[in-house]
Amino acid sequence: MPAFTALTAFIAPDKRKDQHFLIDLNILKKIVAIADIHKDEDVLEIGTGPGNLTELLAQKARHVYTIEMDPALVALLEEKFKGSNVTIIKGNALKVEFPRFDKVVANLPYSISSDVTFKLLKNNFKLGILMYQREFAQRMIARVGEPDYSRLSVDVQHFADVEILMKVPPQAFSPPPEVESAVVRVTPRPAAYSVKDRALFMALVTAAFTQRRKRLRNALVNGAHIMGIHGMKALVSRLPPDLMDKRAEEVSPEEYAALADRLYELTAHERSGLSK
Ligand SMILES: C[S@@+](CC[C@H](N)C(=O)[O-])C[C@H]1O[C@@H](n2cnc3c(N)ncnc32)[C@H](O)[C@@H]1O
Repeated sequence: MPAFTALTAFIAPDKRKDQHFLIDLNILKKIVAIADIHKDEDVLEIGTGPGNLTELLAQKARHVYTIEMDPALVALLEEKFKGSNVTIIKGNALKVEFPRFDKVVANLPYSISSDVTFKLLKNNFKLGILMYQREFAQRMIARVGEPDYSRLSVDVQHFADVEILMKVPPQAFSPPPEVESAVVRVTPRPAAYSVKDRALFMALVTAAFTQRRKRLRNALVNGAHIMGIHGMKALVSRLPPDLMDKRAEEVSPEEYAALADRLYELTAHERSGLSK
């Protein structure tokens, strides 16, 4: 019997805390194998739970840093991993400072999927093997024109290559979640297209998808506050009309990047009082 089942037996998972523990040993092993961890690599885990995944990661990695918010779990984990190559970081993954890490491997708390992914992507790391709710994973990987193409697709794909590696059924967890899950490989890389102002680019994408059924011309005027731009009505007439006729889901990441750069130039001129 694997050691982790012993600890799982002590713990009553609390669904309100996103506690769905992965108990299928085959899937746990597959996740660790895919992560291809070497002895000179440090691994970050988010949401330790009973330490089932942690234990397998620790066998491969130089060091495992694992973040857990539930104090009752932390007390058990500190005992379990005493004197090992595992450091338990107590706290909310959205608030604590991440240590330096080479790879991140986690069965994420789904309620923080989006925020924690963007927090991760601000770090410099080689690879992420991350479990998400299946629908969320599909939005991460969707391409322009596909039904799941969304703000998340554009933003995540700006920072990384993303790929669904396997679907995971609810029965692999205890207690089973109501949703299917999927393991995603996240490989950070420089963006395929450059942007002059990343914050403006992301705000533009948010504004567009906030009103995804509207043509961009209207979505951008209505969402001008998201970008912090005044006089948007006049500005949209100076943006490419073919793009302004499209809806958010029809615009590719490269086109958003070009639009954001154009807006940056137009607003920079206005700010400095120069006219074109
Ligand atoms: C889906 S469980 C995964 C547990 C374990 N790694 C596994 O694979 O079975 C998510 C874990 O994250 C913890 N958690 C939830 N929200 C968190 C947060 N904001 N920061 C850190 N841990 C969190 C929960 O207490 C739970 O133990």
